Amino acid sequence: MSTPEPNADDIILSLENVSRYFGNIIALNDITLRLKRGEVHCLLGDNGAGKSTLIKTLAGVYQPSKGTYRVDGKPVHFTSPKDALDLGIATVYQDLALVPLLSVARNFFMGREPQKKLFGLLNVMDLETCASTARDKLAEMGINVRDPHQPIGTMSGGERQCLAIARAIHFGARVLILDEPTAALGVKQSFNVLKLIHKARAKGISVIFITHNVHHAYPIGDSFTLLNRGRSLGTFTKQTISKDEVLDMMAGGAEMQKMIGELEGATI
Ligand SMILES: Nc1ncnc2c1ncn2[C@@H]1O[C@H](COP(=O)(O)OP(=O)(O)OP(=O)(O)O)[C@@H](O)[C@H]1O
Repeated sequence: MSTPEPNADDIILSLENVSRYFGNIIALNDITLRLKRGEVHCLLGDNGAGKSTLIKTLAGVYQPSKGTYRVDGKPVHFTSPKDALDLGIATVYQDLALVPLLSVARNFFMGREPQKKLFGLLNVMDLETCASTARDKLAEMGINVRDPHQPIGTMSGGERQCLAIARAIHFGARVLILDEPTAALGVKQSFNVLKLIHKARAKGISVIFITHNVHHAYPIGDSFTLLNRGRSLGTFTKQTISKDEVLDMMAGGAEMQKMIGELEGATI
């Protein structure tokens, strides 16, 4: 049922037999993951499966204890998230790295605001360019902001998630790693985030979408890697696995059936 080997040139980023240890704890055990150019690759796993460790390894926060991390076919040894960003690998974490009291426009640029000269002498932030660029770039991604000067705290959770993704794309992401982007959202807002992922893929951006929600992953995903207790249960393309099979693997399949059987037989 596992997917055939993809062509090496089609792979933008890969982990080959990567393990990550924390003392005696094996957070990742011999993981192989290959992200194809322009695909949405869903990484699914329950609590403690190793998703955060994997994201942080891809993002340059952690180094693999074993194995090889490759970008564009070449081995990389990131020592910080900046190294990953320099190669266009951007991670949007659940906290989104937004400042609630700053405006939508300032949050969009966040330290990279364009400058202008005041009285031909002093360098100051060009807030009007910030506002118009933020409004235009967000509109391109289907997010309409009434007033880019409004504090970001006035936006909904889904809008803020979309802003963080649009910002990463504007600043040159080739690979977007999205850490549970729909976890805290309702149905409509999750749908908007999924639409944005679809738009990112249409722009040629490769996406790793981390989630434990198969219902969100399956409609948007091209391929799926399932993590369980630090191990990969395999990578499957949409053509090779059904949504029910993914759900079954996530739920632990036989393991879950055994627990249900025990519960049904228990006297409480
Ligand atoms: N810095 C660390 N030091 C020690 N153990 C760690 C560290 N980070 C993660 N672990 C352990 O590695 C395993 C995988 O954790 P990880 O946070 O990557 O899983 P996860 O899939 O993101 O879980 P969750 O969905 O609950 O956040 C867990 O057993 C965890 O306790």
